[in-house]
Amino acid sequence: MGLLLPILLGFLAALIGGLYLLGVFRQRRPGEPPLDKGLIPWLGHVLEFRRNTFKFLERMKQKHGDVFTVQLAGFYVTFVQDPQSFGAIVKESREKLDFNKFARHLVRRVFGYVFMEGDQNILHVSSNKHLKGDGLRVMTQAMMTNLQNLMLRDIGSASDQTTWTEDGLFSYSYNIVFRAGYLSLYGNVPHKSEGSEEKAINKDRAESEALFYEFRKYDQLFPNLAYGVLPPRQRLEAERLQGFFWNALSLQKMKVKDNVSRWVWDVQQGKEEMGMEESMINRYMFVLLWASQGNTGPSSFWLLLFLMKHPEAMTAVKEEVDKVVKESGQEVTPGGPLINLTHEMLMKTPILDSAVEETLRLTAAPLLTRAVLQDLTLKMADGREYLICKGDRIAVFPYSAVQVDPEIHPDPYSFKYDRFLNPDGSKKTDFYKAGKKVKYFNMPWGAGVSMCPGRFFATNELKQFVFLMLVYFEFELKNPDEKIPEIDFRRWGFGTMQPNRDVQFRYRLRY
Ligand code: HEM
Repeated sequence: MGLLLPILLGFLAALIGGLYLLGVFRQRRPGEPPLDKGLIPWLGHVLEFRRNTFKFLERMKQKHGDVFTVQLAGFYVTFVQDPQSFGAIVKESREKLDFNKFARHLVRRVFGYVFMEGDQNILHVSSNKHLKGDGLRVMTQAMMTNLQNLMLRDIGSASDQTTWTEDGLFSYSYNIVFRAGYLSLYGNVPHKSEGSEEKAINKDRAESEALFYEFRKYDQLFPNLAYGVLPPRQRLEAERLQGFFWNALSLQKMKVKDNVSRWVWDVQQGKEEMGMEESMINRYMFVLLWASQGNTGPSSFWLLLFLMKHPEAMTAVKEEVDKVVKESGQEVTPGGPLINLTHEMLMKTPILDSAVEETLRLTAAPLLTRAVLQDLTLKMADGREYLICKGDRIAVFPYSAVQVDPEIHPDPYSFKYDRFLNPDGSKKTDFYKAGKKVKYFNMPWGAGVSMCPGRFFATNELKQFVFLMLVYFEFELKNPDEKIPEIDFRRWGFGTMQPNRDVQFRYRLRY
């Protein structure tokens, strides 16, 4: 008996400690948002959340209103789904709400990259220099050259140009935009080493094709990898793919390339100067490839598909594109020089801009998450206040909170190419909810500290791709009556959504 009591007490203490860790005792305290822990200890709602984030959050919103805390795999996450209150989160000081802590955790798990103190700053400095202003012009020019090399290489050749080529629209768009984007950022095979420009371009084409093939495999594993639920065999495959990319994008490989973008170059150099190991820098190159190439391809697919399914939108965009080419004094002629589509020309397309913004409204669905570093009071726009605990997380899912809110965007699931245009043709930025102007009316790029630094380049890439398709190709859906596919629900929260099936189309050169 003498021994039994301490063992029993020890067991009880361990049990209570365990249950505490599983979150069993956490209760909503006065002033806190409604708490919904779900039925399964520790896991909480994570299975339903993962199955369909959008549907789950809509259910919670109906049950609790626009602010609620849910338990997700051991974390307590407070969702704020009132767009008028986003400013309070976006502008909260970094001492209280931290993006990096959450991002580092994810990047480490998914890409094996371990951050060093201060290294996020390198990305910010390089992005400010090279993904905006003059740097953006240089990048846009590189993208143009690479798109033309991939899309129009056979132009003017003797091959039968009237033959239609059939392909999946998703495969085609993702393939072209990924490869051109990759070559623009990570450089080309030097002409010198290959003996001729033609041979170097062919090598770029073959290498980028192989890279895309592997990238798509990783892309498909990504949602489960990010949630940490890959079965062992797929985990091994993910590790193999990581190794492939660390090697393909390594510093050593990059050093013998031409035209490596200053954006990538400065990040590499900054990290080398910090004393980071080469193998870790190589890993980061894969992080950047992922961030820069994972969304633009799928977005270009949706944009083309929406245009093809909405003839009035296609006509308006085509007229605008033709006008811009004409005003630049260039002409597309059979066998003639390729048009030089400059950054300046891309700045004169308000209709295409609106179509791009509308496409992203319907298909970009990031989940924006911040770690709560100190207890804080969340002040909502309507005066409500909520206490949020240190150690929890705050999240915003703009897709459901704003992008498909029928009050802000009437008939929200329809594609309206001119939704972001004023009657006078200028960019529309006035959107309202309950009579009040909404500042964050579309958030495909996120907001605040973690807002996508590549957004200007990404927009140009999408526009360049559509421009070239419209100027140089005839294209049509194989089955014009085919419905727009559903989105793949497993990817909510990871950026641009992908379709759950491809759509067949055919294309051929106009000239
Ligand atoms: C349609 C295309 C794109 C979409 C929808 C998109 C969207 C986003 C979003 C929502 C985030 C923030 C994620 C968060 O807050 O957790 C982000 C981050 C990022 N994006 Fe993009 N992006 C696109 C294209 C690009 C391109 C082309 C580049 C680079 C050339 C790029 C580079 C990055 C980087 C480096 C980050 C991480 C920023 C940081 O850690 O501070 N993105 N993107």
